[in-house]
Order: sequence, then C-alpha cells, then structure tokens
Amino acid sequence: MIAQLFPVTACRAVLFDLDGTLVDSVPDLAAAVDGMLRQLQLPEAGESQVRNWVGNGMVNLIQRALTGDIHFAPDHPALQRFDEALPLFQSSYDASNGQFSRLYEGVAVGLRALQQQGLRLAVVTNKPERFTLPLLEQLGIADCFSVIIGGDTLPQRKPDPAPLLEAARRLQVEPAACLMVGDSRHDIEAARNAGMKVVAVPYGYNHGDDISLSQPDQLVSRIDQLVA
Ligand SMILES: O=C(O)COP(=O)(O)O
Ligand SMILES: [Mg+2]
Repeated sequence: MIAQLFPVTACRAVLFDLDGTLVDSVPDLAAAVDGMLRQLQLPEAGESQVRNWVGNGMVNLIQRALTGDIHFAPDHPALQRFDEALPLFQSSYDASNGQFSRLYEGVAVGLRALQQQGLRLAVVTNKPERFTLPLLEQLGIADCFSVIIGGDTLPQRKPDPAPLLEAARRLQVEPAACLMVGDSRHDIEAARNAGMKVVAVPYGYNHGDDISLSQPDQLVSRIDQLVA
C-alpha cells in the first residue's frame, strides 16, 4: 500500500492521528462530557452527539458540549461557564480515559508490521498530552511511537500543519517522506499543508461527514492494510 503512494524507498515515517483512527475513544470522552454536564446541572449529551464533536481538541469539545452546538457562536452565553467546566471535564476524563477505549481491529498488528519494515512512527493528535500517553500505554502501543505530539504540544493544532511538521522534524525525516493517516478532514488539510501524502480511514469521527469527500490520496478500512 505504501509502495503505491511512494516510490518504494521514499516513505520513511508514518504519522497517525489517534481518536477515530487508532482508538475508538468516544465512549470515554462521552462519559467525561456527561460527567462534566451533570456536575454543572446541565442535560447530558450522549455518545452520538459527542462522536460528532470530537477532533478539534479539548477546548472545542467542552465549548460544543456547553452550547450543544458543533458550530457555536463565539459570544454564546453558555460559554461563560467554560472556566468552571474545564477542571470538571479534566477530572472526569482522568477517571474515564481508557476505561472503554479499544484499538480498532488491525491496529496493533499493523503498527508492529510497519515498524518491522523500518518505518518510524509518530502520533499527532489534538488530544492534550496529559491524556494521550496514559491512553497509549494502557492500550499497549506506546512503545510503537518515537514521537508523540499532542494538541497542546505547540500553540497550533491540526488542521494547521505545524504539529505534523514538528513530528517530522523530531523524527528527522523530511515532510515529503512522511505519510499522515487520519479520520478527519482536519488531518487531510494538515497533511496537504505540510506537503505530506495522506491516507484516511472511513470508520472514525469526521464530524458526521463522509471522509472521501475530502479526497485523501487513499482510503483503507483497517490499519493493517497499509502493509498489505
Ligand atoms: O480532538 C481531540 O481531542 C482528539 O482528536 P484526534 O486524535 O482525532 O486529533
Ligand atoms: Mg481523529
């Protein structure tokens, strides 16, 4: 698969999005969002809402939960409770992170096979660092990655290309030899802006939209298909 996208020797690193690509983490995120909303005495959101709100980082997720809207107005009065909500979300997510999250089928095998091919692997997620490493460790894949970039590692987040370029810099691989793999249009936009090829998975959380509309270079239905 990688050989179809690159001349055989040109791909040297693979950058992975986390939520919706490697891990089905929405059950834990929904538990955290609903825990926060309950403590604020607001109605719960539930898993299907939260599924559409994930992918732009923690601050956006909390703002969407407070307003009940993926496209909330920046002056929405519900946002006045953000400072109160943030620590409630964080402690709620500390408790739920990894509880129900599962690797998608083919992820563990696929990551090991890519490593065996000599590729360097990174995670580039919009999830804050504080929640990322414990989740990777609990799922038994932390050691697959030489570099982990979280949503708060840099001032910029995906779809800005900066986190992808920083991963490439830390891996010491030029961006043109990196492949990005993600589930959302923000992953595709970030990869394009970083000058990287991009593969998408159709099973994740693209804000409820079909990811093929964003025209990735390739779609794979399982991570182990990258090595087929
Ligand atoms: O928005 C988040 O918190 C995480 O999303 P990502 O791993 O898909 O970048
Ligand atoms: Mg994602």
